[in-house]
Amino acid sequence: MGSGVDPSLHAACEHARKDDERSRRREAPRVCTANSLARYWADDKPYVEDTEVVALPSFLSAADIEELAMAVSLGGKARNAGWASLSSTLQGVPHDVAFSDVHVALYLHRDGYFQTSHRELFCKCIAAMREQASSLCDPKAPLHVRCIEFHTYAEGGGLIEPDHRDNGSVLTMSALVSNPRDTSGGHFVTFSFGQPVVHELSRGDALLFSSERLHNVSTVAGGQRCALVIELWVQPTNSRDRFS
Ligand SMILES: O=C(O)CCC(=O)C(=O)O
Ligand SMILES: [Fe+2]
Repeated sequence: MGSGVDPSLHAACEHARKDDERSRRREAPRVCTANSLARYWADDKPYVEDTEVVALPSFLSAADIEELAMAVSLGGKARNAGWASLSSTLQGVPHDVAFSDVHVALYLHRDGYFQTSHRELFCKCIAAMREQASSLCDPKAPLHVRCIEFHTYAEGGGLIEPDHRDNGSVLTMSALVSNPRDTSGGHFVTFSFGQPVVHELSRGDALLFSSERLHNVSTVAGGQRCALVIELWVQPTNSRDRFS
């Protein structure tokens, strides 16, 4: 594991290193289909871990971030997954799903809310994803919204499981909404040749990547981390969660 990587990512880093070795020896599948969620070999596609992670610095403006906060508080008003042991710091955060006591997400695409009520910001996000992704997928491929999620991680939260990929999606964008000065830990991590790459993001910065690339979020050690996450896929637009 490279220096400076949170120890909570030890297992994920070990997995990434071994997976990279096996993949380069062609002993492990290198590509996922976008349709069946199955992973398979494909000689005509680049190895997904060698594809670019596109940085979009200052992608969200201060006004965009204010608008997002409104979308969460008004659009997600009173939504709560009913997770009994949810951390008290997340009790007032609108959410549809709790991944743990300290990590929740709100589906902003539910019933097309974000697409209709925040159309300009939605179009800005999708246009950037399509325009900046020419190295990641066919620019003309018809892609639809799989999910538009607002994630909140409280202290102790993270996305540390080994082999985390957004299987089934084509493009993922993660934009940092919280101010990293108010958060300790909670770094977005990808892997290059099996080694962790810690992305030092400022508020409003976004990353765009092939959804099937390995990625993690190191454990938040203090404060909260908030991020807007958008996934596009070839299947029809979802209007409920990640799967429907
Ligand atoms: O919080 C993030 O930036 C990424 C979240 C993520 O990768 C996921 O929910 O699949
Ligand atoms: Fe993910």
